Amino acid sequence: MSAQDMDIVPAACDPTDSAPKAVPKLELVGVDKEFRSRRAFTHALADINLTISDGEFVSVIGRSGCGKTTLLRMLAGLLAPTTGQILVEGRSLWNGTRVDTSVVSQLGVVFQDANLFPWYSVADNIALPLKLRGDSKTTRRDRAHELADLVGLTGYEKAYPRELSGGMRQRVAIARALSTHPTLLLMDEPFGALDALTRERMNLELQHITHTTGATVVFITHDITEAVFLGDRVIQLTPRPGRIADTQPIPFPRPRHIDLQTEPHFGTIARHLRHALDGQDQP
Ligand SMILES: Nc1ncnc2c1ncn2[C@@H]1O[C@H](COP(=O)(O)OP(=O)(O)OP(=O)(O)O)[C@@H](O)[C@H]1O
Repeated sequence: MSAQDMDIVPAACDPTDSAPKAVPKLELVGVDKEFRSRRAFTHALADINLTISDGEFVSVIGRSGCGKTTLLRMLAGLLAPTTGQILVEGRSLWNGTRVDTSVVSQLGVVFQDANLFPWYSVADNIALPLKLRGDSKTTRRDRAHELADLVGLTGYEKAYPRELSGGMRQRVAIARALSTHPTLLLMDEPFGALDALTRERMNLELQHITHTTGATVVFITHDITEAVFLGDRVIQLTPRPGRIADTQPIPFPRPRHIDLQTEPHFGTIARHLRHALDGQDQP
């Protein structure tokens, strides 16, 4: 049966049915997040249960304010869940409000803003995490060159962020996130500020990078086309408090060419997800 012949898996499908017996790369069990202050209470996320296999690329979509960034910040060790467990290869990321730094060291994080240091060159920005952990100058230089090559920035190692385009700056941010050989890459709207053509190109680059590194990816985006093009699965969150509303497997083989986006089956899946999001408007 070709990918074209396969039906869209209905919203109620259980992604864990076919999960391998090995310890999952990432597991969220009953994760809940509340923000409380004297003036306000916000229930951001409710009962998130999710199992992600090694090497899987999971896109997360949902309405503005549904808790996507909160989810990513919890996975990145920046924000403690109120209740529930986050396990990376079976090891708990959080112990109450304390994060296990040895688990965090397996993670690479990329945000919408590249957050580069303007006074550091491309190579120095890429190698900054290695400098912070005390790696030698030679190790840093070699790794920076290797990663500049991987993200298509060979020849720009000595350039400064002000001399780069937005897409190039995001490539540096991705390279920096990969510098410590993370096995889990967390990305929050990394291409959200880029123009459509650059974004398309970055989608192809990211596919190449994840294929080369074998990293598992959690990718947050507002863009349904991007979510489907990149993902092995698309997770859709409900409006606040964010819960998992729909899990959509994406059946297309890799490597995926950009022309895939114009194929009818791709359009059908993207439309299904868009209608599901639109349906959230209804009372
Ligand atoms: N530190 C915080 N303190 C209090 N409330 C917060 C905090 N961080 C997020 N929130 C609230 O939690 C909810 C979810 O926010 P979050 O930024 O995770 O949503 P999002 O889905 O990423 O939104 P967007 O798509 O617009 O970026 C929002 O109501 C937000 O106001």
